[in-house]
Amino acid sequence: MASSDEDDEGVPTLVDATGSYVPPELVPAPLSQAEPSSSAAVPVAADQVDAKPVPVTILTGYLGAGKTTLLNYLLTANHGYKIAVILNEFGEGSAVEKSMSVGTEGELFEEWLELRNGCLCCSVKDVGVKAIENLMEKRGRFDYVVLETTGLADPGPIASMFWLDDALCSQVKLDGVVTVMDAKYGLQQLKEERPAHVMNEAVRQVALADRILLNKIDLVSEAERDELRQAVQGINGLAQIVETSYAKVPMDFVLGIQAFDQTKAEAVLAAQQGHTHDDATVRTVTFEQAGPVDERAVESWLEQLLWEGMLDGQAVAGLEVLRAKGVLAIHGQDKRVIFQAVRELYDKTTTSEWEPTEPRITRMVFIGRNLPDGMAESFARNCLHTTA
Ligand SMILES: Nc1nc2c(ncn2[C@@H]2O[C@H](COP(=O)(O)OP(=O)(O)OP(=O)(O)O)[C@@H](O)[C@H]2O)c(=O)[nH]1
Repeated sequence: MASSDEDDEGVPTLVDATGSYVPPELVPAPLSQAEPSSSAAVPVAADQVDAKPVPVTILTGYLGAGKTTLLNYLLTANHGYKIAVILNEFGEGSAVEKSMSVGTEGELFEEWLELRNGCLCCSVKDVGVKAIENLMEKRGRFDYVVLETTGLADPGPIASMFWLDDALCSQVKLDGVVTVMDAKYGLQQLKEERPAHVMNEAVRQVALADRILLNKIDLVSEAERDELRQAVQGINGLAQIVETSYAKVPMDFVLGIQAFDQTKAEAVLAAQQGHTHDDATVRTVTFEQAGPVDERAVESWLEQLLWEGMLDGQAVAGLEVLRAKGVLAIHGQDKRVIFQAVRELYDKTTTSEWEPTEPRITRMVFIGRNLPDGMAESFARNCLHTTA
């Protein structure tokens, strides 16, 4: 979870629908910020003292979109980073699999391959936080971990899991969700019909992404490319998009993106255009509200929406929020409060101060299925601070 250098800033509060609330006082200070111990009795390993959590990128994408191509590129490009790529199962005949020698390294890692540049590729059954921490205990720390969610149509639960653990001061933290799309078949995949109440996997992967690669751009015309780009932006108005051939992408587009860093979220939100797409079941809804809002009212409005699928006390059929971000201008608070949500889990963090003359504006972005009309009006009715 994001935390800043100032003492009173960046204290994370985590809540989820099951009531698993992590009070700030129970969130231990990161190792790098811990008070030096007055007693020299307990020696601390040098690499533990400054250990910042290792960023974990969740990589997703439809079958054949180019995930393995991207992984091979990341593992072998001349970048000087130590990257661990973790596959939770091997796709049959994948390039990584073909290039992989079988090793015996503990029970969790059925197969692994250490590359000459220090990068590592391995397969685990359990892709949880503990598995990655165990891997680092055995093989040393990494600069980045990339987790390929092969076979998992829905990257949401795994993203939530890493995000939650982040608040508990784990050795790893969620960096962002990267989705690779096939530029040739992407549009078709987004439009594939599913039975009622089943979300199309390709749409879900786009909705949850922080960064999207429109890969195989060499195979499509400009018109096809533009059509796909528009469809993708219609679903997710927050993600940054890049067009690639053979997944050749600048490293910093996919690694170390800090999508869950609240101060970065602020910049992304500031760049948002207010727009609503009405033509898709999964869409992005963005709105702004001038004037301070009441914190408790916002929480209860959000909880109704995220946890109960309700707006103004009314159930909304099929409502599912996949991702949300916002900057809140809270009444009585001199600093911006940033909130983020991945499905029903949400987090609020106090960040930078509002300038004295700056208008206090709340900005909200929701990506989800069956988001109702009237969210902005409902938010204003329920959350705006009134003196009465
Ligand atoms: N023309 C073209 N082919 C590509 C590009 N990127 C990948 N491919 C090819 O597309 C095929 C699928 O790529 P992979 O990287 O294996 O895709 P994947 O997403 O890992 O596939 P699964 O493991 O089946 O989910 C391979 O034959 C790649 O060589 C590209 O930009 N252009």
